[in-house]
Amino acid sequence: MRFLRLMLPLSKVCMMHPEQGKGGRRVLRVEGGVPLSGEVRVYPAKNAALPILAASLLTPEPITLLEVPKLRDVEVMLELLAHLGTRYAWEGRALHLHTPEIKSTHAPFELVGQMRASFIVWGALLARVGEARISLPGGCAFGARPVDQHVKALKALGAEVVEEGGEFYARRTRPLSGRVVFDLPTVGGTEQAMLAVALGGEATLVQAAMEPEVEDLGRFLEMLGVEVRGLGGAVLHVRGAKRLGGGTYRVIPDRIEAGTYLLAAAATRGSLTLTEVRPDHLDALLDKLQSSGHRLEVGADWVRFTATPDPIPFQVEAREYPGFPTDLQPIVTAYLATVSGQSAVSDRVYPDRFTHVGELARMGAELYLKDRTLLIHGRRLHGAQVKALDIRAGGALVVAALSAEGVSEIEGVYFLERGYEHLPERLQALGARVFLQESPLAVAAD
Ligand SMILES: CC(=O)N[C@H]1[C@@H](OP(=O)(O)OP(=O)(O)OC[C@H]2O[C@@H](n3ccc(=O)[nH]c3=O)[C@H](O)[C@@H]2O)O[C@H](CO)[C@@H](O)[C@@H]1O
Ligand SMILES: C=C(OP(=O)(O)O)C(=O)O
Repeated sequence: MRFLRLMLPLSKVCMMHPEQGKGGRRVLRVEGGVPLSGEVRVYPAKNAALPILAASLLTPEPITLLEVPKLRDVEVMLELLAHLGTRYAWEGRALHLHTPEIKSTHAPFELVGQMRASFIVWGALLARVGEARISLPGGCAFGARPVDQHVKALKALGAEVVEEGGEFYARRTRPLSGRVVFDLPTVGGTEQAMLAVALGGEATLVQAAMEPEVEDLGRFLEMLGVEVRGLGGAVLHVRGAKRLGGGTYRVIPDRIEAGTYLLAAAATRGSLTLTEVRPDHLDALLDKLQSSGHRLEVGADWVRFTATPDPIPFQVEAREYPGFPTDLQPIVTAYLATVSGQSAVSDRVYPDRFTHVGELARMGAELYLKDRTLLIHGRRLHGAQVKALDIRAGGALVVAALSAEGVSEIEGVYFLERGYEHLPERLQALGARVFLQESPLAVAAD
């Protein structure tokens, strides 16, 4: 089979972000070829923390979240919560939140347009004050990301929903209740419905998403006083309480961050110990790494990885949990691009999530997209100037650049900062030569 260097249209990019349109640029300079070695403590999950932050709107009582990731997405969510009436304060890595009353029922485009997860405040506001207006969400654009299931759920629960001028308005005249049968498992849609009924409502959610982040939101709601049955399964029963309490909660470790570091160690043929991780949330990836010939030892909250120098290629299809996560699909693609032989990658959740492919090709990756399956012919990559077009495409480019021969410069640092806390420092601690550079002059002078 002939493999082509593939370029994808640049139209598949995330929405406007703060670095666009500015004179300077920041790049991540990666001097590749150093096998990673050392230990990484996995930080709390962005995609669990964000819906839990939205859920904090449900209660007038104080909440403390122990260990919240310090990421751009968290900052944006906090800005949105502050706009809606939340007072918050950091104490180290812990976050104190208090929303005695809702000050605005409007979640505007400027904030909701920056990321997908902010859309969940819609359900929380609707539960707490009976009405809410929200802009259509932004977030990474790697194919269609409709919100029809969110709307379907709120309507099935008895809300009146109107779409007007890029915004949705919803209101209710009684606590929302009912049965929602999702057309497909949706993480955000499931979370939206859970929040919408949390105050005095009740729902049965059929074909609910089973992702660990949904389960974590359920556990947090339980702490507030909501009854949730079926967590981790495809049918959830949620029974709200008339008034919710507060409390202190610890968010689960980030399985996508953990997976990114493991794949970086695999791509550089290094070794790595992950601590404070949930290995059971990583089953699909650990199984693939093992089938690729790498050595894995797994404890209750740690994983020890040692790469084989000569890994075996494999096929992978991203699916809903407990399948292989779509958020690791770009990153496993980067790893497989370094493994001799033929691999194949497809994504059932986001079948067109391939913004990383054209950029990986700049590093010499041989990739061929056929019928929405990416065929990969692995080889040693070389350094190049590349651009991250979404969070995990950024993760993929970092993994590829770490393994490549020579120097890479990765643009789109903003996306990496949305999803990876202290990335350059943490990679440096593993022996990698990774530097954040603030301007083109700094690059030229180097
Ligand atoms: C902040 C956050 O947690 N983001 C994650 C969340 O996104 P998000 O919650 O947006 O993803 P969903 O689980 O909702 O999407 C899954 C699939 O359902 C489709 N869909 C979704 C909603 C809807 O109303 N209609 C519809 O058709 C989507 O296009 C996609 O094909 O789960 C995705 C799938 O694991 C991850 O890639 C994202 O990183
Ligand atoms: C795609 C992601 O985030 P969002 O859903 O906010 O775009 C992600 O975390 O990889």
